[in-house]
Amino acid sequence: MLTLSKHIRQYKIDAIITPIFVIIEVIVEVFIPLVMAKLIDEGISAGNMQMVRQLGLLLFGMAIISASGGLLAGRYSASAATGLAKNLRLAQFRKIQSFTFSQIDRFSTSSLITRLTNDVNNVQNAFQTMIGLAVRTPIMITLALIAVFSIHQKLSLIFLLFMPLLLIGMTIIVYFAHPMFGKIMGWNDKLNKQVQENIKGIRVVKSFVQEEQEIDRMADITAGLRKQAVQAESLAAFFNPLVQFSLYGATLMVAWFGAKLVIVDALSTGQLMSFFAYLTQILINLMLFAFVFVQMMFSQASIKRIKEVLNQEVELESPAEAIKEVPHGSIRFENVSFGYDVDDAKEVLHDINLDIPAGSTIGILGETGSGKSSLVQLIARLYDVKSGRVLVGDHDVRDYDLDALRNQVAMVLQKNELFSGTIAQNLRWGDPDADLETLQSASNIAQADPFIQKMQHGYESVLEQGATNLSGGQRQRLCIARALLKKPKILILDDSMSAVDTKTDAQIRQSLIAQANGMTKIIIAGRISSVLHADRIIYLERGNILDQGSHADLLARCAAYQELYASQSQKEPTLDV
Ligand SMILES: Nc1ncnc2c1ncn2[C@@H]1O[C@H](COP(=O)(O)OP(=O)(O)OP(=O)(O)O)[C@@H](O)[C@H]1O
Repeated sequence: MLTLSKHIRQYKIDAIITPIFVIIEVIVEVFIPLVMAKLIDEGISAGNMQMVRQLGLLLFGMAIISASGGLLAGRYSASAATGLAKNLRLAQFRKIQSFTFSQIDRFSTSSLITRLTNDVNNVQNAFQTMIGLAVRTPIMITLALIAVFSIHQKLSLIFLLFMPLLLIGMTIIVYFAHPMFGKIMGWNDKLNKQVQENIKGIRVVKSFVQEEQEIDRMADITAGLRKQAVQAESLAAFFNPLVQFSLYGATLMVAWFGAKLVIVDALSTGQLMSFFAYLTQILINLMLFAFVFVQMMFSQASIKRIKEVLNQEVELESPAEAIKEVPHGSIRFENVSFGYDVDDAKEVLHDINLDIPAGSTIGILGETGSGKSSLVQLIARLYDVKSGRVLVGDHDVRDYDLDALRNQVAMVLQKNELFSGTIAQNLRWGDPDADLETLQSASNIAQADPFIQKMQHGYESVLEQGATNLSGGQRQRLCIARALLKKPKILILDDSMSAVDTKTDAQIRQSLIAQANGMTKIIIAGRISSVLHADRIIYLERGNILDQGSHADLLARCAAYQELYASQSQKEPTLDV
């Protein structure tokens, strides 16, 4: 909890005030049985109505103070705990925004979602308990013990018999149950992953008739989670019988010895009654203490998982004296090698050397898995090279302010993501200040304007989550328009036209050439027709540049290119544009 202290700072007044109200509530509550004993012995038994009235009024006042303390403690503890939860969620979310793709992959999306939701909920509940119940129970138990000792020392020794028994039992349970709660969190991750994957990919699940298999997988995960939870809860369930055995044992003994003391007048009836009242208070508070223990165990596992996110080193950062302006769109790769796992020797790109002048159009071809996407992601510094360097506008990408670099290197990724909202809102990710005319002009280049105009509300049409109400090709065209709105110096289209027909593909390329002068364009494609008129085509093979040159050059000398051309010419006899 100490490590989370900075996230509670904003709500420290609430967090400090809560225990104060708890202490007021407890102190008053502890005195109530003593006043009751006095009322019975000196008021009721002695027939002193004046005393009954006075002490009755006092008891009423005490009850009001105690209840108000409880009420205010509840209000402020809720405010502090929900405040902590809010800050923890925000801090994790902010941290995740700085994650590299590798870090996201390492955690997995579903695990990150669990850490922002379930784990924060656990910590919120535990914190509320910690500043409320965890303060209340030990104070209550201690004060009640002092009270019973002040009434009758020997009789109170009964409590001291049972307390060590309880403490030892609790320690053993916590020792064994603690790792189990960590495992439950792991199962929660699996559960979230299954739900997330299945619901996101429900169309694929249905089209491949995988419903039953998915249900089976879900059943296995829920059964696994249940088994682990039952194991942990079964252990934690020993708490209550342990507490009850100790306290009921103590009650019996107090009744037995207390009755004898009353008979020989060593203890008054009122005192014995207050003894029982304290016994109940101790019983309830010990049980609550057990609950505090279980909740703390749960939160320990969650705190560890939240800390894993918050303590992640920022792997990609802007340097101290960062360059804020990308002067032009030239790109140079100098002896670049790259692999996704920094600790692994396995490389995806090997010793790449490449010189791309500003304003040129470059096509990249190569078999699937040859490293095309990996190559272009280094330009926007989505990953860092393993060795060598990548220069944009004649500066190492590591010398740039990350935002400045990424604002000038617009990437339309293979996996296009659009967000729920209107088409205009989505397009304005590229330029928040763009007016309708600007949106239309970018959409015209991307060949998106015609289909947008046909939609009932045009640019104000609402996209469902994941833009499922658009076709794959329409989504791709919107993503291209969005990237163009950034007016970048470098535009990278990573297989971004795979879902548009060859005619539209050609139209987009034509309008890009006509309107986007000065912008360096890199087009990764599967179809030769998409890169046919590029200034240069780069052919990648297993992380190496196999060859590069114009279409005519490659057709004349590169066997792999010839083969690809031959296979595609059969399917696409007319390669227009
Ligand atoms: N996030 C990742 N983590 C680990 N390995 C990856 C990751 N992305 C890609 N790879 C691996 O890197 C290699 C190159 O992948 P890359 O996506 O760059 O190829 P590509 O030529 O763009 O393929 P495709 O044409 O299928 O998109 C592949 O072996 C792939 O398995």
